[in-house]
Amino acid sequence: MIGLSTAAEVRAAEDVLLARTREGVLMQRAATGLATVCLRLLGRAHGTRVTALAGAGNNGGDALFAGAHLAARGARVTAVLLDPDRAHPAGLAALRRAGGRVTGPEGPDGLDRADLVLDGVVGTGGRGGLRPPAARLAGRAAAGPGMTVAVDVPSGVDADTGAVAGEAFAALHTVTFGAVKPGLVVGDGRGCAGTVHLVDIGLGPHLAAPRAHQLTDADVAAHLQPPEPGDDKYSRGVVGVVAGSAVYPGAAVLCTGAALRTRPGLVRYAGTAGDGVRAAWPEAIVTDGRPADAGRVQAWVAGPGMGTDDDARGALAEVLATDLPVVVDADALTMAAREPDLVRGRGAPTVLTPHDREFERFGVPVGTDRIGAARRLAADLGAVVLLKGDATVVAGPGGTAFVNATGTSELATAGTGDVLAGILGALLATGTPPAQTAAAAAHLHGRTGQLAAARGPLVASDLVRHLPRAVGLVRGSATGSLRDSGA
Ligand SMILES: NC(=O)C1=CN([C@@H]2O[C@H](COP(=O)(O)OP(=O)(O)OC[C@H]3O[C@@H](n4cnc5c(N)ncnc54)[C@H](O)[C@@H]3O)[C@@H](O)[C@H]2O)[C@@H](O)CC1
Ligand SMILES: [K+]
Repeated sequence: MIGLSTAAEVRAAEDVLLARTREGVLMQRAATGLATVCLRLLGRAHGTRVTALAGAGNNGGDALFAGAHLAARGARVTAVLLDPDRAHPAGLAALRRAGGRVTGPEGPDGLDRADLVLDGVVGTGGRGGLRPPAARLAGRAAAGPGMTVAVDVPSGVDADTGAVAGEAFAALHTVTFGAVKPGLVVGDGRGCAGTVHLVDIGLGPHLAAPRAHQLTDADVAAHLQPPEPGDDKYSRGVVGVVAGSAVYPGAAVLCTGAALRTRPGLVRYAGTAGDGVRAAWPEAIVTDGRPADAGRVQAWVAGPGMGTDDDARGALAEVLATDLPVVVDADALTMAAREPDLVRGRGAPTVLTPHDREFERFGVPVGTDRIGAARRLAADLGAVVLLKGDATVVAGPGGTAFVNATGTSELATAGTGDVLAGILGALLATGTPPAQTAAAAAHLHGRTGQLAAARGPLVASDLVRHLPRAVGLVRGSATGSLRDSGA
């Protein structure tokens, strides 16, 4: 698991360490790590042109010291000081000693010929979007030929939420210190950060236990264990699906198929799309009656394509009245938003899976702090909230959160949510903790999307077909044949 630490958590750990180390040691660790990553990305230093944008705080200090390292190895470094009178004195002196050139915000910045642009305008001390001179330089950097590398956080991005209020630096890479900040992997910040590289500056033992995480393949593999010799179809977790309708059987077919393909134990289907499900998945046990007629299950998935009429409402109320985990998706979210007490009173885990518009039906728009929004709704309803998006966020009612690191924009197509609901039901039926289980489902769904998209545009049923291979790849997470998107 990759811990995500807020700016305040990082600062608190830094304060402890600063008191125990010689002055400047931490910044040297950060700047050396930054220069090392830059050298690796550039392939060589000698003869390259580097522009370092340096603000007045410690973030600018990091950029100046890293610029000095690169200059000492033969790079032609120009430091652009946003606020020349307040530039980090030791960093500036080091850069000058190493032969770097220095200019002001309006000076010859070299951005139109740079091989590398370092963004050290502002880091965790930043507030709001970039101010005019920095915004103009960030725009020139984005339009220029240089590889853009953000120092700690892309300037203009809120390190905790990923919110961008105005202009921000668009980085191809971000070299971050001590811990990955949530704003690098969620919201608009994710798009500004590019590939995230973590540099260890020794904060680990002093960091508070993070309340937000990213799962890795290895973490998710624990949710996808193969059956053991003593297992039978019941012991692997029986999933119940309440989805689809006679007119729209597709959602039921996708959801049932995804559950079967994730963990092929037993899937029971109850609803009015039984004929379609029977035709597509002879492995499923189908009833045309109520959920109670389906037989025993260990978790329910309710919602995809089921409609919102009285019968649908009755079926939803029936599964929510059980003491089993329930996934509330799609039409079930619409009904739960009308009657949140159906969810609030539950003792067993409930996982809600809204996208932004469905989320808004619960009364508050998502806004720019996606982790915060998911946490608030989760606490209000006493449920797990899986907020779908470019980087899906999962929050538990106690505040624990996960940000998904897998996926592809090819997943933005009809029916992929029905597949996620089926995956989630299959994983929840094993009784693992619901928030992490929901995060594992999002991770697997994203991996499956990446696998399917490798062949070109995908449709939701491609995901169902690719699920067994994705499960296999995540289980044997040493294969490394899938690329991470995000950190
Ligand atoms: N505290 C430490 O020991 C360490 C700090 N490190 C670096 O220090 C950074 C934090 O440094 P600081 O607390 O000095 O703060 P920053 O350097 O992040 O920002 C402070 C400066 O940015 C300006 N600023 C704020 N918002 C702005 C905006 N929207 N547009 C333009 N300028 C803006 C402020 O006026 C101030 O001059 C980290 O991100 C990291 O890069 C690292 O060197 C590791 C060690
Ligand atoms: K920065």
